Formats: sequence, C-alpha cells, structure tokens
Amino acid sequence: METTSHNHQLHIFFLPFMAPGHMTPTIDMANLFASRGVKTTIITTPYHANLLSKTLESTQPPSDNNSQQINVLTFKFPCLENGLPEGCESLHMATSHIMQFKFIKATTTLGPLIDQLLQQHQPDCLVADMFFSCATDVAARHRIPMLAFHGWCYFSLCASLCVNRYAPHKNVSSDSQSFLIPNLPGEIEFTRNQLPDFQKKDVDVLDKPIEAELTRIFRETIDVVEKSYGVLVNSFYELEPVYVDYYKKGLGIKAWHIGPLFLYNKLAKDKAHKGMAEHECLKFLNSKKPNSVVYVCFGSQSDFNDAQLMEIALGLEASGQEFIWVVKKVKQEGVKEEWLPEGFEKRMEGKGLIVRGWAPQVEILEHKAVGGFVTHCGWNSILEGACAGVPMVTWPVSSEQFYNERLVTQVLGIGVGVGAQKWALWVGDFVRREAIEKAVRRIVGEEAQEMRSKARALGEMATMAVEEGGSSFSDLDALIQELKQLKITRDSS
Ligand SMILES: O=c1ccn([C@@H]2O[C@H](COP(=O)(O)OP(=O)(O)O[C@H]3O[C@H](CO)[C@@H](O)[C@H](O)[C@H]3O)[C@@H](O)[C@H]2O)c(=O)[nH]1
Repeated sequence: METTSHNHQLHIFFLPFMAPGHMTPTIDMANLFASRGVKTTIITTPYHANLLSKTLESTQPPSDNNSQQINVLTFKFPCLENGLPEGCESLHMATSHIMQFKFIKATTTLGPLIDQLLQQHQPDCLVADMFFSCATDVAARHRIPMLAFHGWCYFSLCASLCVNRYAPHKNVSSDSQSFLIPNLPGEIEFTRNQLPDFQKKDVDVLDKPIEAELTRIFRETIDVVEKSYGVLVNSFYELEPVYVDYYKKGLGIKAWHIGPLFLYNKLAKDKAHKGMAEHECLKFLNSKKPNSVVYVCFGSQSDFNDAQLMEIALGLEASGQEFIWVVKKVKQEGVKEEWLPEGFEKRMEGKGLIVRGWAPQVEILEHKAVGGFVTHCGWNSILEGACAGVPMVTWPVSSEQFYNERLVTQVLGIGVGVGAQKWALWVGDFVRREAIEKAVRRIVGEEAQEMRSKARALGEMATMAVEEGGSSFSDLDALIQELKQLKITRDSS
C-alpha cells in the first residue's frame, strides 16, 4: 500500500462508524469520490476490511486507471481494553445495551490512532462519521479540512440545530405539550417526549451513569457540525430544497448533498448480485400482485420487547395484508419463541413471511409487489423507500428518527405515523395492535395512491440527481474543486 499521496491527486481518508447504517453509505461515498479520480482510503477494522474487499471486488469496475482504486487501512479495535469480547468490531455485534454503550465509548478513544494515521499518510482531507467527534481536533492539528458525516437528512440536521440553538422545549410545561421548532420552515410541531435525550436532558442530573455518558457523547456528535469544515449529506436537493437552502444560508453551515449514496454504483451492484441464489423474500414476492405486500423492518439497531413484537404480529394479522416482517431474532431448534402468537406462522403461510436476521432491503423495496413499508425512520431506510416509490408507516424509535418522521408525513406527504410518541434510547415506545392495523391498511388502500405517486416522482428525481449534471453530481464537483484549491494553497504555503 502506498504511503504518500500523488503530487496533484486529492487524497481523502474516510473514517466510517462501524455499524451497518453508517458503514454502507460511507463505502458508497468512498466509491463515488474514487469514480471522480480522488484517491480514497477507508480506515476500518479487519472484520469490515474483509467484508469490504468482497464488496469492492464485486462493485468496482475493472480499470487500469489507478485513481479508481480504493485503499483500505486496518486498525485493531480496542475491544478488550473497553470490556468487549475480542472481535466485537461492529455495533450490531454488541448484543446488550451495556455492550453497545462500551462499543460507542471505545470509538471515542480512537483519536491518537487517527492522529498517527494522518501523520503517516498525510491525506488532504478527512471525512469522519459523527461518532468520531475527536476527528475535528486531530484534522486541525494536521491542517486539513474535516468533513462530518452524520448520515442524516437536511431536515433533521436543521431541526436539531434549531432545537439546540433556541431550546423551545424549555418553555413548555409538560413532556406532551407541543411547541413549534423556532425558525424551522414549515411550522413543525414537536413535543419534549419526542426529542432525543441528548437534546433535552441535562447530563449533570442524569442519575444513571451510562445514560449520562451516552448523552454526553451524542451531544458531541451534534456539536461536530459547527466545529468541522463542513458537512456531507446523504440526500438530494429536490427532496428537501427548503431545508437544503435553510441549512446552508439560514443556519450558515457549509454542506454538500451528494446522495442518495445507495444509488451510486447500483448498476454494478445489481450485476454482482445477478445469478446469486434468490433470497426467500424475493421468491415470495414474485408470486404476489403489484403493490400488495407490506414490508416491515426496523433497521439494524432498533429494539422492541417481546410484548411489542407480539402486538406487531397481531396487528399485521388483523390488517389482512400480505407482509414480509424482518425480526432480529435467531430461531433455536426446540425453543418456543415467546414473541410469536401461538400458531401464527402456520396461519400466515403463503400470506406473510417472517425473516429472522437480515433481509435484502433495497431489493425488496424495489420489487413491484411491495406496496408499503413500515419503518423505524432510519435515514437510509427512508431514502431507500422513497426512491422505490413506496408509501411508509413511520414508527420512530431513537436517534434523529422522530425528526425524519415529520419530513415523511408532514413535508413530503409520503407516509402516515403509527403513533409512537416517546423517543427511547434503547427499547421503542409501545404501540397497540389496533394502531398498527389501521396504519398498515392506510398505506396500501385508496388513500395511498397519492402518496405512492409523490414517492415515485421523488424516486425519479433521485436518479436524475446522481446522474451527470444532476444536483448531487454538481454539488460533489463543487466540493472536489474546493478541496483541490485548499490543497494547492496548503502545499504552496
Ligand atoms: O434486514 C435488514 C435491515 C437493514 N438493512 C439495511 O440497513 C440499513 C439501515 O439503515 P437505517 O435505516 O438508516 O437504520 P439504522 O441502522 O438504525 O441507522 C442508524 O444510522 C442512520 C444514519 O445515521 C440513522 O438515520 C438512524 O436513525 C440510526 O439508527 C439500510 O440501508 C437497510 O437497507 C438491510 O439491508 N436489511
């Protein structure tokens, strides 16, 4: 592996947070920059490097142009030092809340390692996930710009910044009393219940040490925005023009929209997957009518207790709709699954499919038989759903997901809320089966036609945005030019 950058070629380091919702878009981003002649290096652990080499092998077009190559540098994640079992290199491998906390905490200790890698390889720019809040100081020491990547949309970035700046939640008398988010275009109402802990709670008064520490860490992830050179956003202008403009001009944050990142290299990915054995979901969908199946999936992290899973099953059954439901559980031979109603799978045979573990979400959403999507409102999921033209039932749990819900239901009009009211650090708010049944019926019924055509129009705009001359394509060009200029100035000083 080379250790010095070419004279004129821009060299960017990518530091992804090791969780599926963050890793995948960052890899797509590195691919995207590489396709524009930028030398890219991804910094990650051996586990991800291994997965990455397989992905890159299948998606990178064969080329004798060295500039299209993506380098991978590995480091040893400090598992044992942080009380994690050896090999726990991704947030999804942390199987308990305490382990997840330790994993996030361990990530914040990587400053010295980043420092050392920057010293050794001297890239021209560092793109770091928000969880590496230490990266701003390290990049500054090396006199290179640091670009922050939250994986959030503009709407949520704007909303969270407005809440931080104007603290509207301090002027209401109860957690359920609504307030308008000040200065945020679109008259967006919120409640204290729906705000993330890291925005509403005072760290000093939190009595549980783990929650206090996590709140502090999450707060730093938001503060990164104002300390970095700028922000990279996995979105496209036409999706949320008012909020793109407001973020850049109204709130004065330097930002570039370069998404939807998952669309990048999609053709290559499709080709790579062709010929692979079809997943059981796709076989199931092939036998169904257009827009008839509801896809239910809560991302890579969201957690529900058994009572809630049981309620989801009963709500789906009562809706009478066909469905695919992804549950993060492993089936153990001979062990009764307490979260499943008696005889459920038997009754649902041919009508509903439960996938335990992981499903090929993008392929499922794009299948013509899928008519609706029940989602926890992770930003990747929303982008994937919108681009596939699928109306959504929004069921936010954590992180920035309650903000995303407002974008989907109120601003874009492509989804309906299930009625989740409380932000939760770990286990999602309880929703009753009647609400689930009602929301599911709404996104496949008559009312959904308008949502579906709005979502389809967004999907078409998304494809245009990433094509040559499109809004995301052009914003990326502008960013690369700016970084090149910075490099020239730095090299000559
Ligand atoms: O069975 C599954 C489950 C998930 N996915 C994929 O995994 C990703 C999940 O990402 P996302 O929908 O964003 O959810 P999280 O994994 O929960 O993502 C975290 O990171 C996102 C980006 O910062 C935030 O928007 C979320 O709130 C936060 O929870 C998506 O690309 C899905 O297609 C699958 O392919 N199969």
